Amino acid sequence: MTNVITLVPAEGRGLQVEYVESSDLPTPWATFRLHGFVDRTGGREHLALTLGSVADGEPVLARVHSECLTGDALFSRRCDCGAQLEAAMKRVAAEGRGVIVYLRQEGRGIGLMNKIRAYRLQDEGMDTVEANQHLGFGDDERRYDAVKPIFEHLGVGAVHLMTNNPRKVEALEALGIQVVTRQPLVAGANPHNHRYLRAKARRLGHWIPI
Ligand SMILES: Nc1nc2c(ncn2[C@@H]2O[C@H](COP(=O)(O)OP(=O)(O)OP(=O)(O)O)[C@@H](O)[C@H]2O)c(=O)[nH]1
Ligand SMILES: [Zn+2]
Repeated sequence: MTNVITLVPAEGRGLQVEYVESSDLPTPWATFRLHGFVDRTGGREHLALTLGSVADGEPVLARVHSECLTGDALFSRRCDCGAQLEAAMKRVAAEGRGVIVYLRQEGRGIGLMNKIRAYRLQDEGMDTVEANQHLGFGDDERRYDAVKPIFEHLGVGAVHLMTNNPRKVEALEALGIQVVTRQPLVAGANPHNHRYLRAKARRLGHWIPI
């Protein structure tokens, strides 16, 4: 029987995130706990991986990762996502304690098919921001609202956040999540993603030394 608990964030913006179930998830670096959530407002299925006692009131090493099927699962070298995910999981494993939220907002929120369209435009010379705009999207369509009820369910309050993205830090703080420190997460630079990383630094303000 599915154990469904509805989690409604304190701000109550109509967001309905349901906790579904947890299990073990052995990986090359540690055996995490895998937690499943469904955002009933958009139908998206989000995941969280935890290791150790994340509900003990102390700040938790955390990664809020946005889905990138091509980078996370298909080894794409167009971006740095897969390498960042692996680096984050290794750091949590080394620390013995932490949380990784895996948000299903592919392609900076525009979806997988539109990301392929954006890639095609980048093959023809546009940068990642121009491509999104050409397709009629904002440069970043992501939302982080689901993180708040997921963290509340897991007992996570304050975090040491692994990211290079200033907008992500701002968005989580606006939700009432205390970002105690920002931990740089620079991984996976290669000749194929040099232009992309430079565009992220210059056009989206990411703290990437490039
Ligand atoms: N639209 C679009 N999305 C992309 C592109 N390349 C990667 N993505 C998506 O961008 C998201 C990851 O965002 P990034 O900007 O790489 O990193 P971030 O999560 O904002 O920042 P970090 O926390 O530092 O990793 C994932 O959802 C990817 O699928 C692209 O060229 N176009
Ligand atoms: Zn990616």
